[in-house]
Amino acid sequence: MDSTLSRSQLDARTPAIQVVLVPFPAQGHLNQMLHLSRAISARGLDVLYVTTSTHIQQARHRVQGWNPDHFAIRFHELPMPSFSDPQPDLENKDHAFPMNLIPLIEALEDLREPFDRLIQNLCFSNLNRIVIVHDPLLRWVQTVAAKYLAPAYIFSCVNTYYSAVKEKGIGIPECVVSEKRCLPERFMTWMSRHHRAESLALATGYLVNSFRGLESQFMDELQEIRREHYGEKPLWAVGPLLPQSIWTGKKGNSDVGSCLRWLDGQAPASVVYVSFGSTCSLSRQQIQELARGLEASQQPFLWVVRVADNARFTALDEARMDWISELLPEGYEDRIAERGFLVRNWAPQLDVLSHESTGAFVTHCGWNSTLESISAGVPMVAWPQHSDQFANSILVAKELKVGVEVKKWTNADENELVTAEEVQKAIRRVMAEDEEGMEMRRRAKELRDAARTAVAEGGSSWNELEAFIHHFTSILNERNPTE
Ligand SMILES: O=c1ccn([C@@H]2O[C@H](COP(=O)(O)OP(=O)(O)O[C@H]3O[C@H](CO)[C@@H](O)[C@H](O)[C@H]3O)[C@@H](O)[C@H]2O)c(=O)[nH]1
Repeated sequence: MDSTLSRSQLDARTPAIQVVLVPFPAQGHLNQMLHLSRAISARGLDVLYVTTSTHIQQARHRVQGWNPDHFAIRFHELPMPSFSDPQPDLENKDHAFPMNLIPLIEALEDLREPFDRLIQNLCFSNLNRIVIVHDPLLRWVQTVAAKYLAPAYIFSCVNTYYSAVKEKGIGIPECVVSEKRCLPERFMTWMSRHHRAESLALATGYLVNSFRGLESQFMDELQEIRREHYGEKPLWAVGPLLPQSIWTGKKGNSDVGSCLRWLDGQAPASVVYVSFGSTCSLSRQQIQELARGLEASQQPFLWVVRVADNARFTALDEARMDWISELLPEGYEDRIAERGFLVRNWAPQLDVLSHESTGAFVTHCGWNSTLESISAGVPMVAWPQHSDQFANSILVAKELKVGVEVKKWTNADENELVTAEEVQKAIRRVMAEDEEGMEMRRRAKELRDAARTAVAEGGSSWNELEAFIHHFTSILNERNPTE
């Protein structure tokens, strides 16, 4: 078949292609894969988002800025594997890493059989015109894809800076002492059993939720490293995968909660937003230091005080909400009532970041939060907890210069607290009207504009998504659809 024909010409002559997306079942990954589903489905392709019913519900429930029902995205439920579901360790004694999610992670291979049956059926109904996009942590998806000769692409939910540093095998600069904290041994053992390298080798190509204007140099480096190890494969940067509301500031589909109304009453760029994503629970002592630091900063603040998700998303019951209140210093809520706003469950983060009153973000530097803050043009106080977050904080503060680190981790003990004074100092720096503060804000706006341009029609990420679609369309069209 002539692969130089346009996509619409080819599609008119052949059965529809089914794009199957398989996320890793944790918020920071479910979310990105759902945004990718939207981007692909907006190009007129049939999309099937596949994970357990609990995780589908949660991803749909938490999505901000658009409605999955308005897109041609179908959802396929896999049976929930059986595993113990401990609550997060609220005292966070040994690791910031969400150890409570490990039983789910270890049970994920049980999804392989039902997934295999699904792909077998789809191959039959779509005449093998199936393409699979999956999280690199789900190695078994590659095995199933290989069995049915489906092109399978890895979609990485972390940035290329972190991947390049990791795959070069040199550890994370300046955070090497914290490696233990980044990824605990039990998780590393699981990773090595699941042959991440083999997965990269088998993949048809790689997608990353980032954009050239942000980390082009690291994308080239990563491609070079992978070329050496796994041969020539394309890498497309298709991000930031976010709804338009992040740039327009128009409210997404989150109900206009009271925290947004509170933000409406604050001065432009005056509020410090504080959130540690979905997988971190700070210790009691750490919460108290943070509370004092925010109070001492004299800045208005909006703080999401919550416990981390557990695997089935049942951690936020009333008892735990009360527990949070007990954590705060005596009389705290009365003292800060004029200036501070506490959210106890889940904030509409995209709306908060794109609100004109938000001036800075104290963040754990999960890749979603980092990319969302960059896209909204909000400078950061980088306060990493585990995994890629230490690398991301270096990217933010040293490479991109759109934030400051809350403290130096190089010589810090693994469980060392960030003091109230360190919190206060970092906030002062990022909000300051001095040369450093103004330069950070200028860079943040510059990157926000670059992000917006990248995803607009004709921008680098727009074009790379087109190139990705063309890649698998050509592979499938070159095959005899009846073979
Ligand atoms: O009150 C809240 C809290 C979080 N979020 C959203 O939840 C997501 C959180 O994602 P992220 O910032 O990446 O943090 P984690 O949930 O901790 O993400 C995990 O997954 C990421 C992607 O692999 C990694 O970069 C992180 O290190 C890992 O902890 C973001 O989209 C936020 O907008 C809200 O909307 N409201």
